[in-house]
Amino acid sequence: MLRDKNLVCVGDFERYGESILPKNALDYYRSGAGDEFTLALNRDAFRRLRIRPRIMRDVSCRDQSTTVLGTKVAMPIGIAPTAMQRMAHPDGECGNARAVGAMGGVFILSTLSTSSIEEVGAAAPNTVKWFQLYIYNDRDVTRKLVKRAEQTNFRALVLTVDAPVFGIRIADIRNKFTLPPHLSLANFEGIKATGVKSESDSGINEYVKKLFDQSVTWDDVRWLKSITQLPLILKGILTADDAAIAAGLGVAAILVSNHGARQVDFTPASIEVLPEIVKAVNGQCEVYLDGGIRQGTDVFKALALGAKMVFMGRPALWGLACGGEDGVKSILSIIKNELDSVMGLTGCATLEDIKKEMVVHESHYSHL
Ligand SMILES: Cc1cc2nc3c(=O)[nH]c(=O)nc-3n(C[C@H](O)[C@H](O)[C@H](O)COP(=O)(O)O)c2cc1C
Ligand SMILES: CCCCCCC(=O)C(=O)O
Repeated sequence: MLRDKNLVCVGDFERYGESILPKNALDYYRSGAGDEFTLALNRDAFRRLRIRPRIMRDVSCRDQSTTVLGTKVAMPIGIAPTAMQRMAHPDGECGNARAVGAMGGVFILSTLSTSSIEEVGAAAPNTVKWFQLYIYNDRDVTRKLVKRAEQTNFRALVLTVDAPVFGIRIADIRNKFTLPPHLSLANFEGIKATGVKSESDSGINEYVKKLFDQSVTWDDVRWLKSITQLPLILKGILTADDAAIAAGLGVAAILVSNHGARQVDFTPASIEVLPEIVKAVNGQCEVYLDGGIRQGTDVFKALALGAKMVFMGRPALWGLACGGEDGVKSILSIIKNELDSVMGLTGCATLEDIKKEMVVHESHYSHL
């Protein structure tokens, strides 16, 4: 039972999850690229931000609800797409989607899931679901995924734009990462190879090299927009220049992300680039953030700096590992409760009350 384990913060789930997951899965979930400098920075950058509370405001009724792409959600927190979730627990993507639906957030399903679009659609019909896409060499593969997501009531597409090739994740290479044989990439039954097997390198890199299109450009964003009516979100933008191009192409939203520090080591933390991106898009589209969100104060900081919504990747995997669907629900209610606490203690009854000037970099106080 989860309750017996006394897991009361995301860090507790992470430590317990790490103690029980098999090495191949744990290393895959945990790792960042290269030296993992950016992996640590994704957390450190949040620690360098200070919160300036306001006092004596009526906070007796607090509300975390907001809208994303015109849909009302109960909290500004969602689950980022992570591949192969059934390595963590048999509930996998279906349990994860149900958990976030029960908490009133958004679930993003990875293309490389171990439960199919249709299985997740049936398991979590009431959850607000978005579908994450990679662009395959064979555009028909991508087109068919889009049509299946449309038919299964997914409400938006999230195109991952930071992965024409994959980052070097040292542990996966050492482990020769392989998807356990009882699992498969469920969206590809009967279409493409569904296993992820290592011949010599990490099985992930071998899969990606073989099947993903390395020649993708902004034309592919135009192409995607031409084949679907679903709103398009670009995930993985880290510069104002690219954000301006994306906004100019009419995307619905940008998800500021360094892919959980798994692609290029020494990129900035996503929270560090958020302000320049918010400024560059100047209200033309919504802006979200993922990377290093582990507590309610992180959510507060990201919202203050202009994100409309935040997403978590690894914490949901730790939640799954520790207790399946219930574990993810626990993680989400912990973060939601922490956000409620910081809102109450900073004079913010609603998300609109969380203002930019309430969060400053530590250097603001360096004259002391
Ligand atoms: C194990 C794992 C698998 C991931 N798989 C995908 C994926 O399939 N598609 C994608 O766009 N991003 C993927 N990501 C990146 C996440 O969507 C997200 O950007 C990142 O996990 C956020 O950082 P966090 O883990 O610190 O919350 C993955 C991340 C992890 C840790
Ligand atoms: C099946 C091989 C590719 C999985 C890649 C998922 C991903 O984006 C990641 O960061 O890992």
